[in-house]
Amino acid sequence: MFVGKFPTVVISLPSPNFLDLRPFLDGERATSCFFLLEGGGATRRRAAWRRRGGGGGGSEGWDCRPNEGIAGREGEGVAAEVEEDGGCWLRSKRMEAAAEDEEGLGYLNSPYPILQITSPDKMVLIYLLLLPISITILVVITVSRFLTTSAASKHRSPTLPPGPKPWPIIGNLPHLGKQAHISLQHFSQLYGPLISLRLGSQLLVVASSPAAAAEILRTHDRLLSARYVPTVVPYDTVELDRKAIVWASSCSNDQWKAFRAMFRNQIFSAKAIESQAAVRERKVAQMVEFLEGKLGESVSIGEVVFTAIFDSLSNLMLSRDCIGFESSETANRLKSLIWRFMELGTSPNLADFFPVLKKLDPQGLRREVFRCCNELYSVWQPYVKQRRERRRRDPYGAEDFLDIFLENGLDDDQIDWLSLELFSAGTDTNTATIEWAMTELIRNKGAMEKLREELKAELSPPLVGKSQIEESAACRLPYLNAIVKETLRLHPPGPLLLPHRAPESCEVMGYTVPEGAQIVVNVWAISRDPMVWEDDPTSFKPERFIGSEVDFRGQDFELLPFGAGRRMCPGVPLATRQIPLVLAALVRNFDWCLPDGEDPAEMDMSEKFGITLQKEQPLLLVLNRSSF
Ligand code: HEM
Repeated sequence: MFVGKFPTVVISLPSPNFLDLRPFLDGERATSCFFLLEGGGATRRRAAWRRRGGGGGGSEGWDCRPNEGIAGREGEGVAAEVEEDGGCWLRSKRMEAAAEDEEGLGYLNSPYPILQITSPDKMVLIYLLLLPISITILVVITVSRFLTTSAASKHRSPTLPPGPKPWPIIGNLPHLGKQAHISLQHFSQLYGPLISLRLGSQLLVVASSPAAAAEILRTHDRLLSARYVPTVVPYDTVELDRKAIVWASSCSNDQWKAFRAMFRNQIFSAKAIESQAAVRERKVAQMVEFLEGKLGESVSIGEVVFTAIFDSLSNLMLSRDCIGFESSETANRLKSLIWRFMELGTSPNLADFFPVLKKLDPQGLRREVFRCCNELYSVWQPYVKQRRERRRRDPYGAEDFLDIFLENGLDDDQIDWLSLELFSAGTDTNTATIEWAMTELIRNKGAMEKLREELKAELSPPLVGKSQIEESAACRLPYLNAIVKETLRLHPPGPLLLPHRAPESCEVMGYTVPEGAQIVVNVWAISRDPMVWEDDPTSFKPERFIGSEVDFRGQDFELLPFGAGRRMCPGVPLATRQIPLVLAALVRNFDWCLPDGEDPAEMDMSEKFGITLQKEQPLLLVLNRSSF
């Protein structure tokens, strides 16, 4: 719908009448918005807000023009106020006496059921996104209109989980914003623990409470653990079901089951994990040695840790380093390829929202991923070839993952893709967790001190250039483990897990989840829900896990950084060894502080939403020799 020259989003106002505008206003381009209140006859523009401080200086926030506040019928005095963070209270004078909040304002139950919000700048964003393929869109629009008519009529079905009203054609795409996990949290606060949105012609179902997560990942696990495969993955499902574990489209295929068994029994069995410890300890010792040469300098924690984690994995897989701490042209090329690969995997792709565009690959993302894959395969293909020949001449037991792959009869194609999946699943996740943990420790001096005390009391003193920390000792330390849990609670690397799919229609919490729907669990929202975590859920408090039974191994649905059920992360045994080891080495061997006397309380904690939730501003820290 258009009002004047601006397109309008129409939102049904639920009760209670606190409407969070952040999903609509958080785009940097949104500079103003208008409200219209419909009721008692005519629709009238009533309120305007402008972003403060846009362009130069000034504090960010939203200014309400009071005289234009929403007023219903003359004399009724319905008003609205937008808070700094985009929350909006509707106030009805009629109701003021009935409900008072802490600030003395009562805002419940506006008599007007429909609120319309316009955000013209958001539309500019959408048009910009659509511009490069506008011609294609025009051609396909008729087709997609036809296709979405049926999706839209399905959406109106009363049995679908509730959710914000979709726009024609593009559905709820503009509602997601850059931080989908946060927008979805707001919608779940408005519509309930199981919601649905339409992204183009695709239906997305989101679970946002422990009960809803348990329904998806436990009660309906057999059916709903099928994988929704994004278009950017450059193989069709038949091929993926032959060579993928992460992106295998279904759990009922024998190859996926064989891969899971190989992980459980050979790659990450308790015995295998124990026998791999020396490889990881050696890599961490090299990291400490590298950092010794940087005393007094500022280093990017994420970059150093990424190298340590990647090369630990490449040693476990191929018995060799792939990157190395000292930069070289090959290492830099490899790093940038991996980062590009991850970036492409998370770029919004129109072909996901309008599958009719799949073959066209309008943004060229799938083609670029394919090129990236081939370049990455070429890094390990020579080693695979050599190893095959060596094993043919002289069969021997398994010394690394590659030997296990070959023992299990995997062909070159399977090894290529599986290795790529392992590198991408196991590197970014562990790295992001350690970077967030260090960020929280810098901000929370008390927690850092407690950890240092624990390390001092429980581990032998450090030697220069030697990590000297035993993995088995580090992963038994209670406070260090509480820090890891608390970090994964507040900053789960997979905020929405990986997307699941309904291979057939099924009923969840009394609603219909139709065949083909994409299903995600908003573990980020669950981890911060005050109904679930009563003690100050957004604060970093590792103590909440001391003496607590709550764990992240898929039994406690309030803490699900690794998921649960059939698709639960098989890398848990590795992650729960490696993260404490690296953290212990960083904290015990060095004193850390922010560069240029920056105040930790002022640190930018923004997140960058993607398959893994990264810190938007990389953590830079200055290191000094440890004072203990
Ligand atoms: C902090 C570290 C990690 C976190 C938070 C994490 C989290 C996750 C999540 C949320 C999923 C998807 C679950 C679902 O679909 O419901 C997943 C899947 C997976 N992860 Fe991890 N992961 C981590 C480390 C690792 C490591 C170290 C590896 C191996 C090297 C690994 C290998 C995998 C694989 C292969 C899958 C796909 C499983 C399947 O689809 O059957 N992960 N992980």
